[in-house]
Amino acid sequence: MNDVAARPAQSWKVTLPCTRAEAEALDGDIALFVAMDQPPVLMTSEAGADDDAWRLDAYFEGEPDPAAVQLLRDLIPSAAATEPQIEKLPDEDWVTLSQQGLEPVTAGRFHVRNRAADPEEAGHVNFLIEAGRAFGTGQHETTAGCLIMLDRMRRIGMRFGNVADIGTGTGLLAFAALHLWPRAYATASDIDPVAVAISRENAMTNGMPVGHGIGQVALYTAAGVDHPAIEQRAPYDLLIANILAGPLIELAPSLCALIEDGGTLLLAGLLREQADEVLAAYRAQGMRLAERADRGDWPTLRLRKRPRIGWKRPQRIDRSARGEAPGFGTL
Ligand SMILES: C[S@@+](CC[C@H](N)C(=O)[O-])C[C@H]1O[C@@H](n2cnc3c(N)ncnc32)[C@H](O)[C@@H]1O
Repeated sequence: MNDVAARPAQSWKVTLPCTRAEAEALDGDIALFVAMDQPPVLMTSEAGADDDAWRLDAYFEGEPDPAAVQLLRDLIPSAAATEPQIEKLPDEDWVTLSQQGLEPVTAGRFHVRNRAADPEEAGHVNFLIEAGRAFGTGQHETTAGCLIMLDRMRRIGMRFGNVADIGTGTGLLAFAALHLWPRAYATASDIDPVAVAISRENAMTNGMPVGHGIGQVALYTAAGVDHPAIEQRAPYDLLIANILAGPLIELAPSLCALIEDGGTLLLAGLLREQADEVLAAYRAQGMRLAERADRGDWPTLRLRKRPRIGWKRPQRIDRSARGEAPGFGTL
């Protein structure tokens, strides 16, 4: 997936041609690099008119280890015979890159700017998400699609008290949900520890309290929902997951298990042609499609968990009033 706003701070770049399918699969492969001392930041982008003309740029801090370059090559079978292009980047490139092409985005009631120098937009909820090494600065259709859907859900009167954002990237969607439902608990997680660190910084920049209580966002590093605190904080009445079709299908049983009966699931990161397959995986878990909105090639899906017969909407428990709020594990 292409995140035009990412600004890696690394000084070496390894470039390989790839296909669109390989580019999309790469997002889920980031875990392969997490064990490295200095994992690269992977960015993919379209490189031509042909649907299969894509490009992978991997940014390394310091000269890349040959084993890491080989790992990249193994991930891109279509470029098996191509020598990767390896170049050292002057630091000033990043300064330039960080200051160009990052136009503020308005999505629903939200206005997201990536440079502090840009003005806020009156009448909107303003966020400052500086371009960094995490996905989710607002420009991508999936992020904007989720922001618009969240806004719509609030406008039609939906209410939530316990929200999870799995694959949070910069944290933006969790922050937006807390703005819309300020009395909610919010849990945000990402498989990438760098993204979690960046979402913590973004929370501070945007005045979003980090913590375990009402109106606060608790941040965790986790693959999917594989973290004891994420399970303890369930069931969620709203779960958001903007990841990619492959991981979304794989995660369907574990994500749906943490959604309360009658609860809502917002999915993005899938392409139009992947929607049927993703929906089938979630229908098999008792979810039904309530709304779909496409932005370009990228659908946003709102699903609802079928309530059991005789189900009644639960009374919300105010855990903080019971003195339990800080008990959800470490931040
Ligand atoms: C497309 S970005 C979405 C970021 C942000 N939520 C947004 O809407 O802009 C997908 C995020 O999911 C994370 N991710 C990928 N696979 C994951 C997994 N299995 N579990 C948790 N996070 C994952 C990536 O690190 C990335 O930050």
